[in-house]
Amino acid sequence: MSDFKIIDGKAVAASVLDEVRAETAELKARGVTPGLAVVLVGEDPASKVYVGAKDRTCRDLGLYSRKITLPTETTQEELLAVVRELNADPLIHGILVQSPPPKHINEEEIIRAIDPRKDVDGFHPQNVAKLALEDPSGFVPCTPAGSMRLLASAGVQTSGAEAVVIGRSMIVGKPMALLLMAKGSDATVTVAHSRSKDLPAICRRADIVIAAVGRPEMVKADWVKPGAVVIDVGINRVEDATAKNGYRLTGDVAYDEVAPKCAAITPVPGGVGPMTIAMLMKNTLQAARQLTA
Ligand SMILES: NC(=O)C1=CN([C@@H]2O[C@H](COP(=O)(O)OP(=O)(O)OC[C@H]3O[C@@H](n4cnc5c(N)ncnc54)[C@H](OP(=O)(O)O)[C@@H]3O)[C@@H](O)[C@H]2O)C=CC1
Ligand SMILES: Nc1nc(=O)c2c([nH]1)NC[C@@H]1CN(c3ccc(C(=O)N[C@@H](CCC(=O)O)C(=O)O)cc3)C=[N+]21
Repeated sequence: MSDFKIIDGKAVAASVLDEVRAETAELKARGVTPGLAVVLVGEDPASKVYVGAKDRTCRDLGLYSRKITLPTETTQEELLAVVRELNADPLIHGILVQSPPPKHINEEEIIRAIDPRKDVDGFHPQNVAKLALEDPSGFVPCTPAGSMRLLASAGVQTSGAEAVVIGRSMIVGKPMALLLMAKGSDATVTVAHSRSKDLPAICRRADIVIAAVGRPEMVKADWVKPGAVVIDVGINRVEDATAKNGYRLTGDVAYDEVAPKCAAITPVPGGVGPMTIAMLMKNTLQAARQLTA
């Protein structure tokens, strides 16, 4: 089997952004410009790339964007004060504090301080609860939401499918599992993690594999059932002296050997990454709509 389909995340993200553009125009006609604030604490180079991309995409679509860059030594109290200001700011409908913050910051407390109605990451406990309860008024975390959209775009049947999610983080793995098992998606979901026994065997059962681990090229060809669909969430920077920045991006899946066995697979880059940003824009519009209804 080597007639696999490459799921083009850039193209699907572009069509999501077309929807956002149209919805933004409608909101603006009602006098509402959706506004997103992205807060970055510290100097992490990868975070700078993502935050820059979010800011650019907002501007491109006609959203109001405020990028707030704070020094590494910013205190917990100072960051809380910034969040509270954004909570109270009527121009801002969505707030995102880039993860991970510097080590001295208590991220959980910061997330809880964000007004849940503006929590476009979907990390606040109130939104986590709404996801578990399948209450659509909550915000669904962008990466899993984007991954579901990629499955739909590729015509993948989730109902009754065996799905294996590798990773149980609050950002990706756990919400991904909730989305796949939700009514309407109806997959049978297994969640694997670092304590799972015989991961290759667990993985081989899967009709749908979601890899969200953070280990470059961990998922090998003999882990994957022929004809499975593979969503590679991993974004890993690996050293590569021949690459222009001295590194290249790779996923959690050994793409070259796995792809020929698959029915469909997402590449890295150009797969889930662009969808994360597109779904963030969607969530910002949802916030603007709900706050101004
Ligand atoms: N495309 C995008 O937009 C995004 C991509 N990412 C990428 O996705 C990946 C995962 O991110 P994130 O969920 O935040 O990472 P975390 O480090 O928070 O979670 C990783 C998960 O993988 C599990 N794990 C680690 N090692 C193994 C192993 N050897 N076998 C099985 N499971 C293992 C961990 O298990 P345990 O719980 O036991 O520790 C944990 O549940 C990263 O590469 C990240 O860069 C993340 C966010 C967005
Ligand atoms: N509060 C918070 N919310 C997040 O949503 C969040 C976060 N913190 N911290 C980090 C992760 C990671 N993340 C990505 C976004 C876009 C790409 C993306 O666009 N990737 C491109 C490549 C970009 C590049 O060249 O580096 C691609 O895969 O094609 C990747 C990863 C959002 N995250």
